[in-house]
Amino acid sequence: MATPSPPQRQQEEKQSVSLSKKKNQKRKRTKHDPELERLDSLPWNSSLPNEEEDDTFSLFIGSGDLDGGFLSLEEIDESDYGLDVPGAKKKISNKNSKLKKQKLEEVTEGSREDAEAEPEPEPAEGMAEEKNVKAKKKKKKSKKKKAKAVQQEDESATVIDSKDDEKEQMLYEDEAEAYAEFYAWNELRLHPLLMKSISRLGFKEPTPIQRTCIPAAAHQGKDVIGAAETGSGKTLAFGLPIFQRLLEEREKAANMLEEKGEEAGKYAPKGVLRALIITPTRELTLQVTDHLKEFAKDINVRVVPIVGGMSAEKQERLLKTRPEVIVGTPGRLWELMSGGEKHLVELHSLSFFVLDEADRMVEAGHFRELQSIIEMLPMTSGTTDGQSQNTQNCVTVSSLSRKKRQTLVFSATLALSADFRKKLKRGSLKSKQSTDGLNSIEILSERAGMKPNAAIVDLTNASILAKNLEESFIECREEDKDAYLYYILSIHGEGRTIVFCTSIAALRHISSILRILGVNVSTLHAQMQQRARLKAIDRFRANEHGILVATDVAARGLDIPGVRTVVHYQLPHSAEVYVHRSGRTARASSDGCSIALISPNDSAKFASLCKSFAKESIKHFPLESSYMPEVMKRLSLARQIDKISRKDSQERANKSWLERSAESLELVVENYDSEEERVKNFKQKKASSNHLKKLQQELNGLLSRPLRPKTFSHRYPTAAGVTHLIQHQFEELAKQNGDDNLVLGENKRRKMVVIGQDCVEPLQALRSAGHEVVNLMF
Ligand SMILES: Nc1ncnc2c1ncn2[C@@H]1O[C@H](COP(=O)(O)OP(=O)(O)OP(=O)(O)O)[C@@H](O)[C@H]1O
Repeated sequence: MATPSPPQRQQEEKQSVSLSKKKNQKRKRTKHDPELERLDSLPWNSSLPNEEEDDTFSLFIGSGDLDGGFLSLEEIDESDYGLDVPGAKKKISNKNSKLKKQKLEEVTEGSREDAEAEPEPEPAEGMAEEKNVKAKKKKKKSKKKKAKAVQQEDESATVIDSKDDEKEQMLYEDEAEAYAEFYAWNELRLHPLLMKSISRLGFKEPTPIQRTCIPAAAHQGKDVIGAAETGSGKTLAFGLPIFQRLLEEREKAANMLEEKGEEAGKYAPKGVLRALIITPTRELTLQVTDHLKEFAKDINVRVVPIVGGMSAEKQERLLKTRPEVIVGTPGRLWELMSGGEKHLVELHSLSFFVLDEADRMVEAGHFRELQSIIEMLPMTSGTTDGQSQNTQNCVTVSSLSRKKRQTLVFSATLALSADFRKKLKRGSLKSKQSTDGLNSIEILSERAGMKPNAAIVDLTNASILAKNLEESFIECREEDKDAYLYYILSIHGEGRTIVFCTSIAALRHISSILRILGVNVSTLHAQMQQRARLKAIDRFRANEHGILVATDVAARGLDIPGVRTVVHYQLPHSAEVYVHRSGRTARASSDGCSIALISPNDSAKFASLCKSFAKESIKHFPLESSYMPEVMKRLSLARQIDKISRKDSQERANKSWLERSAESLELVVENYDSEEERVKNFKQKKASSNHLKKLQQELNGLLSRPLRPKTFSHRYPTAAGVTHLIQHQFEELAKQNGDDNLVLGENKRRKMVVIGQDCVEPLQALRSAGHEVVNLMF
């Protein structure tokens, strides 16, 4: 290789210095590239649980070096989502000005580079001098030109900058103002897309159970047992951590693909089941699905319900979409899983196993199926070998992916033994065969792989009942319950009301009586077809003063806004069910009231119920007895009509049964009645039909008039015969209007709010006239 001559070497050295300078400058610039800085910061943050257990979480499927961490929110640029989240604009603005600054630096550096550039080879002396002068002039000129350009660009950049900054500042302020309302969510560090849904739904702040459970489940990767009153937002307490994790994984996958060209599916597997949520009833499954879909639609996550009563084709169609999140009831889920349904047995990527309304789940009828489902889950590191018995259909899993599953168990009522954590650690619950009440929540949790470091969040208060719920009762004879129910619904029929019965027979009886009395009710019980059940709920939901007569199938989780009153027509079998029934009202931040109809047979049970909720007193629901004669009259007619109609329909049913049976046996049913008997039957029927018509006419006559005490003047309610409730209302109204005459009923044209004419909802009546009963002694 030829050795370069000294001037040549000098030139090469200079060139190499210049090149390395350029490289350095370039490196320097890239080092400050915010995008690269963001990528550089990708290694996992240390916000992970650092518990003594060696089963630290591995949150993403794939290589161990990446397991065990979360992307922190700071690494997510909201602008990537076209989101306007406070703080995001500032970031963008900084990013823009950085880029501008960099551009300017490049220009300045370019001129500096030019200045330092290699001198041209030296020409002959005379000419050289002339050329030198010319070159110097040219250089000076170009320097000046460049400096001017820089200055101009500088100036225009500053103008643009200041204009942009002003604009951005204004935008930012607007947005900050718009989002200021949702400030309380900031501490939960939720993904911007989730914040978008939260703001769309108008949820100003997280509920206490959300505030406590979301950090544990979403940021610390912990298992959670959560208990809080009915209507306290438990669905999102487990739903948001699921979505948060799926979004973080996507971020991670996108970044790794960009950074290392690694396969995205490794970090955010697609088309596999990531969260399995189990609820006790079909309605609840559909409701939870709908609630979660409100969030899922913004982040392109598929949430699908799996419930009994759904057609096989629809089920298949839904599962074919390979949803990431499935919400289902134990019965149908187990049916499909045991049948080897592909999407449901590929559980190796399952990241969340959720039991909603866990206390109900452990009741008879669900426990065995649920246990079978749990046994099918891949083990987590918290469980020991040999436990999984039903895994023959389950895809083999790596120990890494086993570790990552989180178990979330939620309930409105919860009683864990004091040493539950210890039991989990020892694994001593595994061998227990128990279906007895609440303690089997512990057994299920343990079997589902709950880890000993689980966060246990029990926000139930001593009485467990929702804090905005006002409870009351009416003492009456068993046979008068219908009358009092009718009284409540017709005198106070404001807002939605759910009437709970323990038996389907009672439900049928009261719904029939109420319909005869012209009260439009929907019914819901377990023997109804799925379609009819959903229709009933839809009808109830659609009517702001709707009445739903239901058995305890509707006691749990049903979340229908505007339920103002719950009536316990019959008392439930357990205190838990009472809590859940009453919890259909006074949900989220609303209030509501419950009214229990207590017959002498119910009194001991009711007293012990109150005792178990640590209730020192409970209110008598205020009644205006002057309404009762009219109520009783109507009810008596309705009962007679009901009796005749039932007899008729029973006869028709029997007859058609006889005909059907004969038909199936290819027999001809002959009528052996004598002519005399046939005439007698005919006459009886005719008389019964006439009687029915008469009763109906009489009832219609009564129903066409407003239900009010006789002492009331139809047009002008006066102090005569006015209840203290109405009297109180008059006084309040008069105070508001500053018109004392109103109290005396002299100002006759003014609109008045009068019970029985303009309905007063039960809660209002209870607050203004209900009186406390201390030490319940029936
Ligand atoms: N942070 C929030 N702010 C306001 N409303 C909320 C919030 N979170 C949830 N909600 C609303 O509160 C209602 C009750 O929520 P959810 O059904 O999750 O309660 P729950 O605790 O599961 O009740 P239950 O124990 O009866 O099933 C829902 O309508 C839901 O949309």
